[in-house]
Amino acid sequence: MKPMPSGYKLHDYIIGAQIGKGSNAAVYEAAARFTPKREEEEEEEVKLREEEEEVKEGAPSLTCCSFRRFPLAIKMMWNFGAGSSSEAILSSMSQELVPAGRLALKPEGEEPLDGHFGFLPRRVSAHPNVIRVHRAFTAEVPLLPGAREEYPDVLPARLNPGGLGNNRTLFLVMKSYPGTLRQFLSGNQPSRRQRVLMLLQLLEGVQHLCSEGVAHRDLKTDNILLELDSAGCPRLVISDFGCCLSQSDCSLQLPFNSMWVSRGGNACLMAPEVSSASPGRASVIDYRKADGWAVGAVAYEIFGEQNPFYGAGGLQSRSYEETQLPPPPPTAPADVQLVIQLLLRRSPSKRPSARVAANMLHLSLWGGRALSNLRKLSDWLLCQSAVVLLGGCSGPGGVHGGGGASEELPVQPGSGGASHRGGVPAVRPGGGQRRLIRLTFRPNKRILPSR
Ligand SMILES: Nc1ncnc2c1ncn2[C@@H]1O[C@H](COP(=O)(O)OP(=O)(O)OP(=O)(O)O)[C@@H](O)[C@H]1O
Repeated sequence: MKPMPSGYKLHDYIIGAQIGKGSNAAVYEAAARFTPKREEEEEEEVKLREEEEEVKEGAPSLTCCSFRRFPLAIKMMWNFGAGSSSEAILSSMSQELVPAGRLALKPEGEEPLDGHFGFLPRRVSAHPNVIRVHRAFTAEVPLLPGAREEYPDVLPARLNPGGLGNNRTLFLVMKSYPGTLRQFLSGNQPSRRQRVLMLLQLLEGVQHLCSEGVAHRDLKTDNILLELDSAGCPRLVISDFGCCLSQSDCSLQLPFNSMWVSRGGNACLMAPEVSSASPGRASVIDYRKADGWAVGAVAYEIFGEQNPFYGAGGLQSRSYEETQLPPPPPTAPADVQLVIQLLLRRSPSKRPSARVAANMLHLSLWGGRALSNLRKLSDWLLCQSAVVLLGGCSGPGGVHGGGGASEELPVQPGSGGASHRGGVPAVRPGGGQRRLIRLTFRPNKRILPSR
């Protein structure tokens, strides 16, 4: 019999060291207490101890032991004003649940456990470049490592008499990633191709959100998590949905009728149509291309340059002229430079959507030779279309065989990441974790799926 999903209580987890902190939450490494025992556990333990020794001697690598021992991350929100009832917490923090999976909240109809929510916010489906929240629940704020030293003011009076926090808060359980994009870029020199792939994955993530009526509104290198795949290629996920806009009508048009309406997070990376909007009775902010603009700015960082919108002398998104932009990063291929310039167009009508920008990068990466010949190009496009069509025709999981992203907790190290589901895979076909049916390409003949 299939075991009942679990992990809806704080007690279900072993919590380790703090791995991150923002202005709204602290994030800790975690492991599920209900992790099934594995036969090779002994061997694994020995290996982990060896790796720990290595880590003590140098900086931890992006695949180091901690991520195996603690495959999960728990984000504990700081709760100041929301009150302590689950409903109140949810209504003030519901955006954090936008990337929550189907089983993230306690299933309806069962006896309510600690932190059951009656109301579910609109959520996005799984995508390889978007974080997945596997469990979400409310619980009493515990005293976690470093709490009194690092965030005493947000603790409840029960734990710190001078603290201003509420007694209960929201906890989100995710897969643990070895680091953020910012950390990765500061300590590594990825190849040119890897940089293009990172940009492409970001655009794929943004396109997915946009197609499901969500604007992230706080894209920055701290909110992009990263791991390396088995071939050493970076895989990115967009995380931290605390500032996102998620509308039931998917229009991404926000009535901006008061200065109290939030425009989103990081002001430096707000698209011009957002930062320059003035509140008024008929004022509406269109977010459909806003995240794409932020990706254009972050692209400078991905290619090793200073973000033109950061720092004392940085450009202001509300007022810059396109001619003031620094030249696109010289290390980027010419067609990628063009994509970056187009993404930073002031006018959304002249800016490509994330879909179009991503397609331009796909063509640049994998259609290079085909582009020199129109006939070859149409064959290549046909081949790509067939991949997508087969993906759509063969039921859940499509050509990847085996359903969409797992909604189970990734209790085993390395498991539980989002998988491809529909659309064009974010990384090169065949480069992902799942096996794809390869298409044998025969120019001007037929396209035969083969194993
Ligand atoms: N799943 C995860 N795996 C590993 N580290 C994580 C994970 N989620 C978050 N972190 C780390 O914790 C930090 C803070 O997380 P997050 O950005 O979600 O918090 P926040 O308080 O909402 O941030 P902000 O200040 O942007 O509002 C991240 O920058 C990252 O370093």
